[in-house]
Amino acid sequence: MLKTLPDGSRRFLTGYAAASAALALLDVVALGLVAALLPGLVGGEDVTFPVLGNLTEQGLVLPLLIVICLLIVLKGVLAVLLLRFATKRFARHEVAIGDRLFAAYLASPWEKRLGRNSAEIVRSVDVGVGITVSGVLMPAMSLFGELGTLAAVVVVLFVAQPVIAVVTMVYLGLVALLLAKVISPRAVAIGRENREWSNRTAKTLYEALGALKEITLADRAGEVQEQVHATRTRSSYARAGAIQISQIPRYVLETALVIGFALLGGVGYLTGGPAGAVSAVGLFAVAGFRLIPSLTRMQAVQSSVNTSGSFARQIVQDIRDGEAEMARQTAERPQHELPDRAADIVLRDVSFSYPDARSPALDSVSIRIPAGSHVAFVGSSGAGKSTMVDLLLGLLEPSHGRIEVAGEPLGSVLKSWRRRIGYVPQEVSLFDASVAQNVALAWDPDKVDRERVRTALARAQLLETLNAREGGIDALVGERGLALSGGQRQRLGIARALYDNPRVLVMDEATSALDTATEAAVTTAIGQLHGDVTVITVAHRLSTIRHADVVFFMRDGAVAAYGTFDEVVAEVPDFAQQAALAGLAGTTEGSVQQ
Ligand SMILES: Nc1ncnc2c1ncn2[C@@H]1O[C@H](COP(=O)(O)OP(=O)(O)OP(=O)(O)O)[C@@H](O)[C@H]1O
Repeated sequence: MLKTLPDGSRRFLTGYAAASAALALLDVVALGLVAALLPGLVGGEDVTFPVLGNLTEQGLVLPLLIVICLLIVLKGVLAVLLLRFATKRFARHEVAIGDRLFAAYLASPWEKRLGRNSAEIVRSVDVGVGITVSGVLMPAMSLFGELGTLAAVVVVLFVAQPVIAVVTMVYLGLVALLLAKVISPRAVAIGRENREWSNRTAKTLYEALGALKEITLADRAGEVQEQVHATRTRSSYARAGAIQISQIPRYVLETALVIGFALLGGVGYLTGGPAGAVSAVGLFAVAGFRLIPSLTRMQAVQSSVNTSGSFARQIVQDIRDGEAEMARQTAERPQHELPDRAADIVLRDVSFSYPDARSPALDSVSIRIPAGSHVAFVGSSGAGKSTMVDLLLGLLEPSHGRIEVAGEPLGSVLKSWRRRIGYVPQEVSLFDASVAQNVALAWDPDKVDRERVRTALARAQLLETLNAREGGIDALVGERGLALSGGQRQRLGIARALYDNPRVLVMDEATSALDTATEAAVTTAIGQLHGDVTVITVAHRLSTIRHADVVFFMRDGAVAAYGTFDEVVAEVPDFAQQAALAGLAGTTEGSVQQ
């Protein structure tokens, strides 16, 4: 995990560990001195210290007691200051890990992102990172303070009574080993269960909220509740188990302390008679007073690390994978800039298979999309149109063959290529902000160029409608754009794609929710881009692509025919039938009958 932290963190963590250990040491020294002074104070005996000599005679007992008290106060103040400083630094670590994780997700290849559930990613980046820092990093670092205490007590014990010290250490070591063997595996399992079921709960909630309308109408609210109840029950029980397991060591150690009295008393008796028994028990009591809480906290740290480790491991792995991928991309492909005009796109023998798919989604496609032209991909559902679009967008990489833009392999101009693309997906995703922010895809309102927003909205035939609404382009669109109609959302998506003056406009079923008149107006506005912008359309509604320069008809992942609309109609009976059903001219009777 240390490798995922910002520069200088190791220095901070080492310093923090050393400071915690030093404070613990200070604590033990102060308490040790009190213990040494007490018999003299209580029994009225002279207090003698090595080097210092007889303190009572020198009148140093009271000043020393005051110094010790001041030391204890100083330790408390320093501990609070250290805590304050450290928690702020840990918060910075949390932010840094979250940033790197999110960047890693954003950089990971599209196929990998398709395989991950968004709810899981949201939980990892937010809750998971928090748990990683507060459940693993912070507790693990507090371990050094405990180790400091442990070391100090052990030294004192060894100096005072070596035999008793050895027996104490062996005995407490065995207790700790027992706890580690019994408790730790259980804590790890509980941690994994907690992560898995809380992720599932989040996923079910996201999915249920997304389909709330259908769920209400289909009267499935009860079923959803049951589902959420079932997953929540598992995660709540796992969390309860985690609390329980973190408390058990305390009781075990307390019991061990009592048994330890008997054991050490016995050993003391055997080695030094009744006086030996008393002093052994006394020593064990003093040591236990510091050791047991310290061991309990160490055990709690171990429990916390075990239960939260599952999140941490996943996060560190995701960061490593994402960053390795980023490094691979940069190393393998030095990026070139594309010229600022539309360029030919050429596919050479391109095939693509989704992971674990039995047959390829695209199979040996070789086509040319001329610069500034309007091309359309048509074909039945599942023919491979959206896969083709994702390959053209550079989101997917061909499993075989290559894609070239302006004569360069797509991989080596990818950054520049993506900046030149305007993309309108089948489902436009809007965020809960103003129309203008959604068009500019800007979370910060100051970064919105309002003039460009207006121009883009006008081309997408939405400006007039918006101007007639309260708030105009500053009106909020609501969660997921629910304050807009389906057609308005689509037009907003088109405006978003046009906002950056793209050189390539890719529209995947982008006008399916528009009425005929609006669709015609949008098509005309986009037609005006002809020559400057390459327009790539995927459409089931054939009126949209009636005037495309080239229509590619896809079937089973291959381009079965291409040419103008009328040429494809003449060549492909299925397509001719669809055109006839859509009432489009150019359909030949013969081909329909075939
Ligand atoms: N993420 C994925 N994982 C596995 N297979 C996929 C994935 N996405 C699509 N496919 C499969 O790849 C094939 C092509 O799908 P694609 O979405 O490209 O078709 P399409 O022509 O765009 O269909 P539609 O018109 O219904 O949107 C289909 O058989 C589909 O099941």
